[in-house]
Amino acid sequence: ARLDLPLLPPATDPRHCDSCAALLLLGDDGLALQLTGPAAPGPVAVDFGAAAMRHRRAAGHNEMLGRAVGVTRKAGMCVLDATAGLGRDAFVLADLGTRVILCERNPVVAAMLEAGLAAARDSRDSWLSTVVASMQLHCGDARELPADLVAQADVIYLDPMFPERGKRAAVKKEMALFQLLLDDAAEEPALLEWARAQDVARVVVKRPLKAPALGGASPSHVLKGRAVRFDVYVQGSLA
Ligand SMILES: C[S@@+](CC[C@H](N)C(=O)[O-])C[C@H]1O[C@@H](n2cnc3c(N)ncnc32)[C@H](O)[C@@H]1O
Repeated sequence: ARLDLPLLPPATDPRHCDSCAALLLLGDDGLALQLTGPAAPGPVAVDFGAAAMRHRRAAGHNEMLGRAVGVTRKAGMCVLDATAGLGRDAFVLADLGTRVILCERNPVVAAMLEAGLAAARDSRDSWLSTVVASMQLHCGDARELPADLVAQADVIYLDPMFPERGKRAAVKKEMALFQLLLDDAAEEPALLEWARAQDVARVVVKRPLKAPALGGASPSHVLKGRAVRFDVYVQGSLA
């Protein structure tokens, strides 16, 4: 009702449903989004306790994001993740010790994120509940956030790109779903312009490795990984 979506009978089979392109599944373990059709891949949900999140942490894949944002330089820093999506980068930043304000404008994605945060908050895993305690979600366009909230941020983080490139089944599954929900990519340079006009020490943009800089704006420096890079726009000191 909150999302103003039609409610289908609980037994609706996503493979044999032709009245809509995707189903939002409400189950005991939260919300999941699933494409419909005979060859549709499985559902996607926000699960911060998933093995992939733990692996990413254990394998040290989170360090570059932390360095791009400048996490080690200021204790108790606050990051505004203005394109929160499924919240994975925000969770990583919170796990690295920052307070994170998440903003997501797609109401379905925001609802999934809200459900994932609630599940982690209520989980018996004290690591999960502690990390999500420093994450605060707002639904709406980041450019319309109240000024006093934006003023709390030391850094604005942007990851406007969906889908991430990749051949793994999990990535393909998300690609298919997000192509359906995709926002207007033409607005991305305007989002960077907005972020750079805020009083923050830096703006960090996640980009596909070989893509041009967003809106052609040259970053102060770039950190490159295997599939993605972070363009860092330094505007002040984090100290
Ligand atoms: C690539 S996803 C972010 C993925 C995220 N970094 C993660 O780790 O899951 C981009 C998201 O930004 C959202 N978005 C795009 N422009 C926005 C804006 N102006 N304000 C808030 N959210 C926005 C889109 O709806 C989409 O869900």
